[in-house]
Amino acid sequence: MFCLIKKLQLKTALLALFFSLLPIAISYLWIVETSKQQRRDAFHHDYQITFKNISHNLNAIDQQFNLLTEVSENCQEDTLIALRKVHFRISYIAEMGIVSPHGKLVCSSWGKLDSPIEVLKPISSQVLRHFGPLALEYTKEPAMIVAKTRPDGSEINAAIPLQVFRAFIEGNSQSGDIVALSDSNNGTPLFVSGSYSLPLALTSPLFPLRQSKTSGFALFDDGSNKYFVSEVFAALPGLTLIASRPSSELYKGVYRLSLIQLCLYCLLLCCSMFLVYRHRSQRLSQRSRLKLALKNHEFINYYQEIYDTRNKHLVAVEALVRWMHPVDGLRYPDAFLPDVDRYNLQVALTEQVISNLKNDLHSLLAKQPSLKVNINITGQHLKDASFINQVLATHAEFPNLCLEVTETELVEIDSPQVQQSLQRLKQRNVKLAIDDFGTGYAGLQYLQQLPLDTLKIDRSFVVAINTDSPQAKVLDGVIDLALNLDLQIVAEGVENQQQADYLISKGVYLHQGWLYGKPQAIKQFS
Ligand SMILES: Nc1nc2c(ncn2[C@@H]2O[C@H](COP(=O)(O)O[C@H]3[C@@H](O)[C@H](n4cnc5c(=O)[nH]c(N)nc54)O[C@@H]3COP(=O)(O)O)[C@@H](O)[C@H]2O)c(=O)[nH]1
Repeated sequence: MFCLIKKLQLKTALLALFFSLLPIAISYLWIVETSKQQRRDAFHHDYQITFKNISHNLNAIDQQFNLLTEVSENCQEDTLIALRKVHFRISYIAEMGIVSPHGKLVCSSWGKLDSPIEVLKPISSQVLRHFGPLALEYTKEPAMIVAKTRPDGSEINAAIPLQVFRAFIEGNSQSGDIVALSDSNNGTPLFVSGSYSLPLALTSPLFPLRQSKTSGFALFDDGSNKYFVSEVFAALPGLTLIASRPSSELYKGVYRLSLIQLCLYCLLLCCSMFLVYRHRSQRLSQRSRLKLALKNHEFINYYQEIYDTRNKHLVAVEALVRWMHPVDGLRYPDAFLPDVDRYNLQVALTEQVISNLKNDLHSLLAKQPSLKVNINITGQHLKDASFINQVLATHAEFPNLCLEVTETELVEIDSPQVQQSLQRLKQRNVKLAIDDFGTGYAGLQYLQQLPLDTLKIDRSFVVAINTDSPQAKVLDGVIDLALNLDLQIVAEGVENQQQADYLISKGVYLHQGWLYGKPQAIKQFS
């Protein structure tokens, strides 16, 4: 990450980082909130399964009760058969009963009661109601009574063992959950799974619960904060299903999970920032990219040493430009010089090379005070009067500046601008070298017309030394020519001792090449 930021322009990276902090914070909160909502939804889902299950059974009981509205309360055989049919249809009903309008339990699905039992008088209501829990006469099992008043004022009821409700409820709850069947009016639990505790402070009014579904957080009387859901059964409005889960259980692991998601998100963000940056820089035209690189001073100088082999003294260096690309790293001239030429940015580039040189000069001269420095120029530079002014100003400060003009680049030597520039340079005694000599067609013409001091033999001739290549024979001719014209000769691209020995035997003493050192940044140049 650090490397990446270092590579990207620092300003852009910092800005991007700053502006991504806000979305990161928002997304963290969003992730946490979404995860919490998912947990609540899952809890609601479990609750709904239980609720629907009980609702379904209450509806079934209600329907069966409706079938018994016409059945006589005399507990004759037809009444008993009708009661027992319901009993068998709904297998978990422990007992069916009929209560007379005067409040006497007169008939049971088990048989006629010899002496009717005194119970509550049926109230006039068309919906189901409940009583209990109470212990059943025959089985002594705790059961809840579900009852309905018939149009004739008598009541039909069914006893449902609490065990049945336990089976309904416990299938869909987790340990730590509390599920209770409570009285809708006052919250009194009729049946509880888990250790029930009453809600003390509520986010919404809980009782009476008749109207609607309620959910939210509440402080319960066991001191813990719990999420609860409650809903009244439509078929039995006096009964409510309440379920609650402690917040600590409900949101367990949410923050850790969100943190992992956030880290992944940050990683994704960094990758996309990087891709966007890359895409943006690739989208820019090569011209804009080069201009931006010039503006951002992304071009740096490397220096390659030139040695006098007679005394092994360092006499000069050649400044070779490199592009320190913010994403791709170090780029070599071959990768960008063709575009620099195409978009007429040669002069601007060399101005940066000169500016770099001025900054590096102190370190260079510390190594060798009389060091000469060669910089590369093209015909285009010689047509630009303001560039020549800059060269002359630099030369005034540093007289050991030498300009290397490549033979293949100087095509318009006869143009008045080029001639004028050459004249001005000569007057001020600025040294001029012809680079890559022998690679073009105009070598001899340049030798005649240019005020040259140095001829640099191209690497292709040096490579040919000790080979059968025709270049090897041309090399001797080039050396003779230069010596006859009294020019200083520098051999480029000297890579091994055989080449060096051969050149020395021919009177070429100034050598540049990997045998002596590769181009290096100013930091390594000591
Ligand atoms: N107009 C400008 N042209 C420039 C500038 N800086 C460089 N250049 C030209 O780019 C060409 C490639 O340069 P570079 O990749 O830096 O290669 C130079 C040396 O690294 C390489 N060299 C030197 N010694 C050896 C060697 O022993 N073996 C080997 N295989 N390569 C070697 O040669 C290049 C130096 O060439 P020259 O300039 O002809 O002396 C190249 O044409 C540069 O001129 C710039 O600022 N402006």
